[in-house]
Amino acid sequence: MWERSLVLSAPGKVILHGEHAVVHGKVALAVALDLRTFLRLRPCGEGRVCVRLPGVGVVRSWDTPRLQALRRGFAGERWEEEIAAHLDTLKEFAGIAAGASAPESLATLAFLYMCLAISAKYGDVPSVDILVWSELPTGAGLGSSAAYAVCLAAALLTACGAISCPLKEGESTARWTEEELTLINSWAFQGERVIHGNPSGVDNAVGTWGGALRYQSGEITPLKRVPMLRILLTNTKVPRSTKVLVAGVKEKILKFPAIMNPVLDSIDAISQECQSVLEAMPANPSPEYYPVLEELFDINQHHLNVIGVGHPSLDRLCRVTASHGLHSKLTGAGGGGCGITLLRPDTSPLAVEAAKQDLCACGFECWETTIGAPGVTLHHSSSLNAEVLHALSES
Ligand SMILES: Nc1ncnc2c1ncn2[C@@H]1O[C@H](COP(=O)(O)OP(=O)(O)O)[C@@H](O)[C@H]1O
Ligand SMILES: C[C@@](O)(CCOP(=O)(O)O)CC(=O)O
Ligand SMILES: [Mg+2]
Repeated sequence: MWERSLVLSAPGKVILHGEHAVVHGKVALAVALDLRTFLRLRPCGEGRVCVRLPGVGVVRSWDTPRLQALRRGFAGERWEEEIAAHLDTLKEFAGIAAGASAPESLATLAFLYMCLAISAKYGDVPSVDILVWSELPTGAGLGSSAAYAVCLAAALLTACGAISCPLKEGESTARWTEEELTLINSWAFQGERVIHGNPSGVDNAVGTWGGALRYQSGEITPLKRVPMLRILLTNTKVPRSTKVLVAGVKEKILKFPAIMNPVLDSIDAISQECQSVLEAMPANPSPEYYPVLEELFDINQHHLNVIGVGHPSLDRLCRVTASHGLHSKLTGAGGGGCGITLLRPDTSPLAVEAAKQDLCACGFECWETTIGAPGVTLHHSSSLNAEVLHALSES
């Protein structure tokens, strides 16, 4: 019987460069965002697993004996290889239509898949009640799917005893060991596979480790030195699905390999150039470093349009910020969602305010953000702000 209550969280992310190209083995640079997804786990009446996902309107619960029977129906331990077949069975079990791709369907499937696959490997997940609440907009390019998957992986692995619960009496926050983080990351990747189809793994890596990192084909390298970057984040509020956009890029590459592959190579070179510039910058950089970073944003934004993940709302975002002398690009999967605008250390508060006003007049939402937040973290309730406490105390 699970007796403790615990709260944990994982950050969203911003991809500076390399979105989509990273799915095809190129380099991406990504940083953790100061917006997080929170998960509360607490004991539940004997024999049930309950899950509440207010962000996507899901309230479900299942008898643990039914979940165990379902798990036993899946032969062997080849969960990773058999994901497509298992998902069909899980859809039937949860009453989700075959082709469903609505947020609530994907979130429920990711939960069931991770819960059963983790139980199959490490022992039953006990009777628990799980509530997930997020500060991140869903489906906007800020890695809400990965933050969700990282939180689920950490909570389920802790509940079934595969990893420790490192929060000690008197501590306000705690993190897991490197080895445990590696396990959390690998299971979060499986959750991302359910939601994205073919994820690169960069988002779950940032959600797990936090900070700023370079990611290529599963290799995660923390950036040596990252200056204080000021970034304006703008949400166009145009909905889109990462799964659909990633599939569209693949189709384009297959259709026009000789045209698209050089574009991906160029995006790779942009990420590498940006990494060199960032690592050469002092902690509080002077404005002279910025023209190169700005130009890299502009070039990459054009490339992302070429590979088919732009959107008129994102073009508008870039035009509006350009009229204030600022440079922007989409971030994440594109097709709507969010864009990032680089602010120089000497960009005046008045100029930022004027740009924000024009962006809001387009119906967009924007805010200045700090980057490099910590990765997946366990919390004592004393470390949570009033809004999070309120959201987690609901129902
Ligand atoms: N707070 C949340 N609770 C439950 N599911 C979530 C939550 N946030 C994201 N998701 C899942 O992630 C999906 C969005 O992922 P995606 O299209 O990759 O966009 P992004 O990761 O950029 O936000 C949603 O459809 C939903 O299934
Ligand atoms: C487009 C991609 O590079 C990032 C997707 O990020 P998001 O789901 O839009 O936050 C896909 C991936 O790396 O798995
Ligand atoms: Mg995502």
